[in-house]
Amino acid sequence: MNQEKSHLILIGMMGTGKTTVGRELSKKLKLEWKDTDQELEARFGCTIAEYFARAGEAAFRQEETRLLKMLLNGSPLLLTTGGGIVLKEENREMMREKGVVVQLFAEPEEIIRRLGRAADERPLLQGELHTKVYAIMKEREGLYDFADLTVDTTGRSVDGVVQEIVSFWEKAFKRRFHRLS
Ligand SMILES: Nc1ncnc2c1ncn2[C@@H]1O[C@H](COP(=O)(O)OP(=O)(O)O)[C@@H](O)[C@H]1O
Ligand SMILES: O=C(O)C1=C[C@@H](OP(=O)(O)O)[C@@H](O)[C@H](O)C1
Ligand SMILES: [Mg+2]
Repeated sequence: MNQEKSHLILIGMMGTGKTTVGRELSKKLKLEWKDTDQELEARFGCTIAEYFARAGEAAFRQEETRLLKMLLNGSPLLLTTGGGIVLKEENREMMREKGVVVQLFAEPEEIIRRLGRAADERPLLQGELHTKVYAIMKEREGLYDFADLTVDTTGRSVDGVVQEIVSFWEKAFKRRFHRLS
């Protein structure tokens, strides 16, 4: 493994559990946790939904890329991202180069069930949730597939997903350690 790959990065469609898994994972790993949406909300001084309404998606994507670049050039992180971060080739390249990337996946019906209550917080899911989830998943087909590991979270507990990622990260770490020693 490349020495530069110092971050553990979670990507995946909205509702696959990146933020929730990240919070639990950070308790098990000796890595500082940051979530791009939480960082952006602190910078914007408002929620992601309010920022979309005020400045639009293009401005949000610009800020998201700027933040990603800054975070990946800093000290090692557990980084959970917003689902649309893979839309830009530039972002995908940066993540591939600078981190071990884990994709969380869930079947669309499970995402719809999970996001039923929280869809309001996601500006791209306004309107008919079912139609939007299927359309966005189709638009993004293949864009998450550069990940080093994909975890299907459908029907699984948060703890189970966390455990699988811990094992994978520890193995990746051991391989790197052996290569350096
Ligand atoms: N493995 C899981 N099983 C059931 N519900 C989950 C799981 N992971 C996350 N959730 C729930 O799904 C919703 C969305 O999770 P969240 O972490 O915000 O996803 P993301 O950051 O990928 O959009 C939350 O209500 C969360 O509690
Ligand atoms: O998929 C997307 O385009 C988005 C996902 C959201 O994050 P989560 O994936 O954490 O829900 C948030 O960044 C924004 O609403 C846009
Ligand atoms: Mg999130």
